[in-house]
Amino acid sequence: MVKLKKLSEPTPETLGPLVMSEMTSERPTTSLAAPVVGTDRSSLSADEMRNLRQKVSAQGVDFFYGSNQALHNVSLDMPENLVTALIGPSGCGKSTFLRCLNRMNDMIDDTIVRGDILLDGVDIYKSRTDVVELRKRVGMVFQKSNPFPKSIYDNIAYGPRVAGVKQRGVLDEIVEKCLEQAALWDEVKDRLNDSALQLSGGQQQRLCIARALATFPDVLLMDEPASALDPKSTARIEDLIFELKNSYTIVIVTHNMQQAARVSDQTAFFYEGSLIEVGATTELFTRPTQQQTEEYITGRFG
Ligand SMILES: Nc1ncnc2c1ncn2[C@@H]1O[C@H](COP(=O)(O)OP(=O)(O)OP(=O)(O)O)[C@@H](O)[C@H]1O
Repeated sequence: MVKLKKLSEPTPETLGPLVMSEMTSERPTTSLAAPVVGTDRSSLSADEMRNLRQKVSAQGVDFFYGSNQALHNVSLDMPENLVTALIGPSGCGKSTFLRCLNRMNDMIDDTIVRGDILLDGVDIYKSRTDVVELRKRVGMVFQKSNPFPKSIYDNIAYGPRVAGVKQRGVLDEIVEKCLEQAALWDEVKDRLNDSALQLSGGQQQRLCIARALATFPDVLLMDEPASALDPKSTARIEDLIFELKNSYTIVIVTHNMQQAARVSDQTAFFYEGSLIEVGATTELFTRPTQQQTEEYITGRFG
């Protein structure tokens, strides 16, 4: 069983004055057991992060829905085995950018992407890219959990089966490992043949994370994975992200700045389709360099 770390309550000192303003405001918080910002590695400075291996690197990315340009010249490196949070007001292009990272936007008609997105140094928009393979390596978890109307077991086994795994023993092992990694095994191990739709919302979301893990991705993209969940389930997902980054590179879109502060190592602030500022999460939330970032994280707009 994957052991979840016991995390201590944040203090104004650990979260910094800007996040503190949110902590003390009327806005609801979403987590019961809020982890302190960062881990050993997330105390890295932006300079130190730049020296890490960059798992994904976006370089000069423009994106158009028809004639509407949703991303303007976005360049962002996402270091391996760290969590990058994308924040910014509604409509600023966070989800569009996230979906560029595994070419999910290809499914939308009349779109154009320009620039380079490198995964392990290879441009994923090169014509020879196998998009199905790419999406196995760069898995995605959506805002609303979307389990298949199948058993818990079959949800997890689906990807491996499509990839040709047939032996029951191997599938059993994958199902157990992925459910353990998603911190769900103990809750479902005696009911693997029950429908996934019988699980609670929070359990369904962890099932979807487990399903994404079953294709052995390197990168996990999460689009507001906890926004539809109650505070307790949100806390579990946040704990899980904290654990998963030991093995995966994670990019998460969130509207919740406390959540970004709790789970991420690096934060990127988007505004009107442009990347305004990126930095180590602790630095960006305490010492933003751009006025728009400061205004956003102090709640003056958005
Ligand atoms: N499928 C689509 N077709 C056309 N335009 C789209 C589509 N999806 C997003 N857009 C537009 O692209 C821009 C960026 O949207 P996007 O969803 O990426 O922003 P966001 O920051 O993720 O917003 P939110 O926080 O509200 O989810 C918006 O102007 C939006 O209307």
